[in-house]
Amino acid sequence: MKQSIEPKIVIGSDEWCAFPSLNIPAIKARVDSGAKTSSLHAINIQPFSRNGEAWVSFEVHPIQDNRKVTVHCEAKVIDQRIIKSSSGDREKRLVIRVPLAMGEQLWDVEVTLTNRDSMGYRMLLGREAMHGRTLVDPAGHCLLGERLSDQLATLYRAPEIRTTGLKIGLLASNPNLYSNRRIIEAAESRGHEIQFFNIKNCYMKLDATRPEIHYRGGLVLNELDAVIPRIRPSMTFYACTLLRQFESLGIYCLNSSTAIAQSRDKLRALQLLLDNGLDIPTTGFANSPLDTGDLINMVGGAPLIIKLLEGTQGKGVVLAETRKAAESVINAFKSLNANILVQEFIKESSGKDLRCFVVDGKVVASIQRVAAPGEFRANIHQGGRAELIKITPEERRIAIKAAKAMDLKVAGVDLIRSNKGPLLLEVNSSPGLEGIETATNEDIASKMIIAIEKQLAGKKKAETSS
Ligand SMILES: Nc1ncnc2c1ncn2[C@@H]1O[C@H](COP(=O)(O)OP(=O)(O)OP(=O)(O)O)[C@@H](O)[C@H]1O
Ligand SMILES: [Mg+2]
Ligand SMILES: [Mg+2]
Repeated sequence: MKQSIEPKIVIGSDEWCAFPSLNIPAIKARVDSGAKTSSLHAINIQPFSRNGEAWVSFEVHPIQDNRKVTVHCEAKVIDQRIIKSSSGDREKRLVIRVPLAMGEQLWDVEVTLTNRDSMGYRMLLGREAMHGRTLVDPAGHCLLGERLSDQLATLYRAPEIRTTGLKIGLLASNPNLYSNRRIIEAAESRGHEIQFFNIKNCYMKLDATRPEIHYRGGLVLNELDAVIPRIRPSMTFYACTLLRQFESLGIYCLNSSTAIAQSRDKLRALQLLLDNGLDIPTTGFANSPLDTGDLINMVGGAPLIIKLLEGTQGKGVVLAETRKAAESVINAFKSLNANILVQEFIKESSGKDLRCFVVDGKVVASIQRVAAPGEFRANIHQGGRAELIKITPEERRIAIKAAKAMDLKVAGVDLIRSNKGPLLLEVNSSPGLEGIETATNEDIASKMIIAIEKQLAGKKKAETSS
């Protein structure tokens, strides 16, 4: 049998090792020559596809008895195996192949991912991975060296977050809007330089070697660290092109062009939400007025809601109380070539909806909006008022999942409470701050800036370690 040219290292019954490609600088392994395969105790194991290949993302708590330190990992999946654990249970596990560092040596090993967190050791080193590399002295412990708790603390110190000195651009249309004023104030108070740029006055050079973004008057915007897009619906198309240009220059956009484009397309957004297992009121969409009758049946008949796809602030949302009214409204909109969708009317919501403000995967504030008397639309612009509300854990989970489904870092998620449980109405990519900050007293603007700081700190760390 082919032997490694390196001398074999003598290891004890447990040893410190590291997985450099997974950003795990230290993890204590139980050495178990009775086990064939090695395993890593991982949580949130999520398979995904990257460039047509099977990958997996997972989290590891690398330190025993410590759930605070979490490392996010990604690796290519090389196999799936049925593994019989020491308790005799059979479990299907994903297998990855990654470099393992022990002592002075580094070699590739196959590791299965499992979430048996009850185990004391976060890793099991099996004989396949040890083959030709190690000799085991069962009486020994950490023969390659101990890791003291302060060493571990240094290795796993939270990435240093840059809190000052970023150059941020606010891409919007009106610097005097409450939301924009608050974002500028929050960025400045956290020590950043922020400048307002009117989207209309930005223009760009598409060029393979020297792409550029200019501002009217000749200022070049290539040097920004991040931009915050706040886009009114009429500017969506131009603004998304502009954001793509920022993205290709490597400038971080708090809400990407793709995320904004897909959330602005109401039907696409609803389809994406459904694809991600989220519930919406039953919705119909048709091209021809000839199908109006059946379209109405599809959503359960009158009363029903008709929405203009381009509407916002509740302006294009109509309640048709009878079938006749629904037919006339649908056909009238159609004759004007307006794009509409029809939707089951959730009567039991009684003119109320929930707005959950999500930043970086967390609901940072939520309010209930209550429609004015005699009105079914809860929009503030339609006379609705904001009330404080405690959302349920399920609603919180749905709001976070919806923002994630749309890939939005910042999202205003609108939910409605129905007899079937919470339903999603829409996910807004430039949600307003005024109503919700005033009602809840939360500093949402600062949370948006912190999301940028975290993102750029993470990126900086990745750059220095690669
Ligand atoms: N299917 C429905 N059943 C009952 N009420 C509804 C339904 N759809 C919408 N509404 C009410 O109408 C309001 C406006 O609808 P929606 O949020 O879809 O439109 P919008 O014009 O995009 O508003 P926004 O300004 O939030 O973007 C909702 O906040 C809700 O109160
Ligand atoms: Mg909307
Ligand atoms: Mg809405």
